[in-house]
Amino acid sequence: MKITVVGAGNVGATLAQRLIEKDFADVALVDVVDGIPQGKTLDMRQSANVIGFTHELTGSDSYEVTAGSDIIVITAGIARKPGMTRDELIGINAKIVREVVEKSLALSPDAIFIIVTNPVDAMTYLALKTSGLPRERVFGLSGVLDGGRLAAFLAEEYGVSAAEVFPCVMGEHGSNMVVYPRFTTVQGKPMSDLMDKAKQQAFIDRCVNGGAEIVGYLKTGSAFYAPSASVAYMIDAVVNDSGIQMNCATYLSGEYGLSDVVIGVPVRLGSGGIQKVIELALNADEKAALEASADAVRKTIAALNI
Ligand SMILES: NC(=O)c1ccc[n+]([C@@H]2O[C@H](COP(=O)([O-])OP(=O)(O)OC[C@H]3O[C@@H](n4cnc5c(N)ncnc54)[C@H](O)[C@@H]3O)[C@@H](O)[C@H]2O)c1
Ligand SMILES: O=C(O)C[C@H](O)C(=O)O
Repeated sequence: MKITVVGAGNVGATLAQRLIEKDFADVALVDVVDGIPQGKTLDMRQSANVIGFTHELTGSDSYEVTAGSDIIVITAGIARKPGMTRDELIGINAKIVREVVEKSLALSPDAIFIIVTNPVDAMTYLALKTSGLPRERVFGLSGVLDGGRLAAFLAEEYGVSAAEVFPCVMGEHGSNMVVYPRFTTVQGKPMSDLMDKAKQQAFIDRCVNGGAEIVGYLKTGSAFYAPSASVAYMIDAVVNDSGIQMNCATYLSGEYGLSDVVIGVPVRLGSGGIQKVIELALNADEKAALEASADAVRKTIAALNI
């Protein structure tokens, strides 16, 4: 098993560290800036004796080291700064994602692609169209991270473990993301039964602004610890064929009445990538919210002119 991470910045390098420490695959880390992937992987390799990993970890500015990868994660691109939306990154990041897909697919024709670069729903759509791969093999990071944030906030509020919260955040990974209180549970109780509408809305607002809250603190970039942990969790499901249900940026072909758009929905992840898109029984208001979110992503996708 071989996993390539393209982009050796905050998310990419932290992800490479998480993956090599799992010791279930060789890892290649690639960046356009010569020296950074080499230096970071050399540094990580020098922890092998104390961490105990045995797989190969390689860093390079050349795609040769990625050949024959089973999974390719794209984190290459720019991150937003305070006051910016993710959509403002599209001009620069679309060029980068297109180039990365073409170069890496040429050397790893059987790979599964996991897209992280923002705006992630449109970038996943772009990667899918550029690669011509089936949707099972091209999906993006969204709901695992957004749900992780909601779980953290609810766990803190109710004094429970975050593992006892099952969050449900779908739609765009952006200001139109949709939090579903009826499908989010804390120790088995739906969030919609635990609190009144005003309190629900406060949690929803904090979740929707979760990325911006971190950007506001960091000033020079965006979140990377929870994002890299979320991608590692997605990869774990694929590598170990766990079939775990999680929300990912996924191309829809009629599910939820939506087609030819990428938004976050629950999927079963396992070997081969997306094994099933899961359709929750949404009520009319919940469905309308998802449709509005998909419409917002369609506008971003239209800017790609593909
Ligand atoms: N989908 C999500 O939930 C999510 C979460 C966190 C970050 N992100 C996004 O992931 C991206 C990366 O975030 P980061 O914090 O790691 O940024 P970063 O600036 O720390 O790292 C980005 C890296 O990409 C590299 N790069 C740029 N162009 C490249 C190219 N053509 N080929 C290879 N490498 C290239 C840069 O040199 C840099 O090292 C951003 O777009 C960010 O918005 C998305
Ligand atoms: O907020 C960002 O721009 C990065 C990422 O999408 C996040 O949600 O942390």
